[in-house]
Amino acid sequence: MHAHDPQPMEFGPLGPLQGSTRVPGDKSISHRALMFSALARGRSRIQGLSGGGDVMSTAAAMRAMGATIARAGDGIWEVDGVGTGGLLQPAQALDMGNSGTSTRLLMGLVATHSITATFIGDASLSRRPMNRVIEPLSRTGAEFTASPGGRLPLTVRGICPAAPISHSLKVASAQVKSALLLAGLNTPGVTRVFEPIPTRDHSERMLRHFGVDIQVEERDGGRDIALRGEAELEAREVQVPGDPSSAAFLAAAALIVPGSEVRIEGVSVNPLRAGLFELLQLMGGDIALDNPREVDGEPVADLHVRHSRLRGIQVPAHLVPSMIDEFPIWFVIAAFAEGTSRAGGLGELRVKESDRISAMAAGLAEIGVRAEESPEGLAIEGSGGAAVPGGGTILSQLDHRIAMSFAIAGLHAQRPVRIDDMAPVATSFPAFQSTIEGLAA
Ligand SMILES: O=C(O)C1=C[C@@H](OP(=O)(O)O)[C@@H](O)[C@H](O)C1
Ligand SMILES: C=C(OP(=O)(O)O)C(=O)O
Repeated sequence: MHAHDPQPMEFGPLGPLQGSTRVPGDKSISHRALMFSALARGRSRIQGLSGGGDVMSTAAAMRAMGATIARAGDGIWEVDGVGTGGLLQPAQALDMGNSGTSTRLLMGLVATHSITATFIGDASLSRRPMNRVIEPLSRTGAEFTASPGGRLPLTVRGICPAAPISHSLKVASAQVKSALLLAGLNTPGVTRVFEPIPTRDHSERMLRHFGVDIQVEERDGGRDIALRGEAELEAREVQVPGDPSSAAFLAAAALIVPGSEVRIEGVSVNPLRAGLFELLQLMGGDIALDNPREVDGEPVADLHVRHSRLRGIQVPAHLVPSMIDEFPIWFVIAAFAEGTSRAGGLGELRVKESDRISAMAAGLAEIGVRAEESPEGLAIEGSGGAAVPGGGTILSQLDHRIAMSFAIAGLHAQRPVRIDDMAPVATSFPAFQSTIEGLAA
């Protein structure tokens, strides 16, 4: 059902990258903007929504459950919500495509409505673990029937009224946290989540923007979150900032291609998302966060990045959660630094769209970069700024971030790097190639 024609493509040097550009709306914030406005009463207006495939999977699911979602212009969407408790029984299985965030957050929403929904997805999503949400959500009284190993396809039989739950996260995961908070919206009483390690807090910030009573307190280095249920969300205007996880690829290109200087405007620099930029500064990268401001409760800045001599580094453990999706492109950046770079504590990377540790180790070997894989990490030997050998073919494995990371490596390689399939890039950054070409022109 999800088979697509592979789009093989070669990436070689294009010369220095120069000029200003923008990136798509933040994917995490876009999912939440659609879900919360679809749940609010009245008409919300979203500006800067990501047009990527993952966010469109969320839009299709919210429509299938009763919301009206219409595109009113470039990146502008209008959503008529159903009101908390008002989700309708979907007529067919909800197709989540490649999107883990859509799946796990919507499982939380469905769990506390009187509806039953089946979730399906592509081959990558169908390998990803869902027990991390099934187990805590089962305590609401909802029932789950999953494929072996807690995988898709799976069916959620929601319950209303549900029981409020109190849960301490076992893995640092904003998706699990958000699934439980979303389940709490249509539940009497207070839903509580404790996260020992803080993760991206877009759900908390945006629920507050939609008028929900949500309290966050710091405790023992983590966060206690309490959400008052039977919440009425009020329709809102939401402006979605640029996606730092997409900007990361352009920043990487500017850092490694000699002579480059690039500005990326209006990027989210939420401290729980901006770990990569801090790490690159520690490595000697010339990255400035200009014109800092706040947009609808989210910190935003313009990134100014220049080609830099980078020093290898051991990634400080406290930065890992705030750059969890940026490790594939960071491994590529490390391949151009001086000396060896190392990162550990990355077990979660093995359960993303691909096993990102082994996919990156295999790809780096393919382009002539020495890298050593360990159960939870990777060590990369850098070229000291010289072009890497390149050549070879990278298997993108239905993982947009693997495809984009090696495309960037090709921009400073002795021989072009071939990617077997660039189609997955459309899940988060459909204009990736044209944006790079625009900066090189
Ligand atoms: O909540 C979110 O929007 C996301 C949380 C992270 O996943 P985990 O919760 O599995 O760490 C991240 O990798 C994903 O791309 C988006
Ligand atoms: C892990 C990612 O997304 P998701 O979990 O939503 O599939 C990602 O975009 O890197």
